[in-house]
Amino acid sequence: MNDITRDGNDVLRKRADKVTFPLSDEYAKAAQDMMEYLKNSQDKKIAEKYHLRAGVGLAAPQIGLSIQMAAVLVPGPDNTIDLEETLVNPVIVSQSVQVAALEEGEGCLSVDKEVPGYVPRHDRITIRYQNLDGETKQIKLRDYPAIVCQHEIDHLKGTLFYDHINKQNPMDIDDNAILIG
Ligand SMILES: O=CN(O)C[C@@H](CC1CCCC1)C(=O)N1NCCC[C@H]1C(=O)Nc1ccccn1
Ligand code: NI
Repeated sequence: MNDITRDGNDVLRKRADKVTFPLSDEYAKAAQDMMEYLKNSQDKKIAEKYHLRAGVGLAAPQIGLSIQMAAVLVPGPDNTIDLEETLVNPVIVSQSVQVAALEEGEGCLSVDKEVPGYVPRHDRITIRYQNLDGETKQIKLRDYPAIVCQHEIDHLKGTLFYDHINKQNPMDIDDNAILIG
């Protein structure tokens, strides 16, 4: 799983294809591999041993598969897990006017360079998706988990985080934006 596609590879700029069910063995394995990557990358010992960059999300285009599937593994406080899910064909069905951004800006496992600046996103979103069993789910997210899922859903549309950064003034953001630390 060390072969994460890097910015410049066309697959990161394509709109990924919808996934049909039942999942092919290939896609089911890809989903498993992506979640396993996230778990390993968040395990200090394993991450160090295999030189993995810790990640909280991974979208299929980042492993070269242009399909609408992303794994998210968002840690909460005290080694809890805020969100662990594989999002298939995710759609944001509603979103807050309220803007939020990570105080530290964003990075991406597919973008090796630092790109400073606020990435304005919606603070609260409702997403509808199918899980690995093909069941349709609808969940409401806010703050960090919402930011992570927006970052992943962007990947499925060929958007990268820095596309959202204000070119003239990267630190420019809505006055009442919520900055998430
Ligand atoms: O598309 C998916 N990606 O590109 C992996 C990204 C996804 C996040 C970036 C901003 C929102 C979602 C990712 O996880 N990172 N970005 C680059 C290096 C750091 C790493 C990260 O934030 N790690 C992390 C954070 C908290 C706890 C543990 N690890
Ligand atoms: Ni990314």
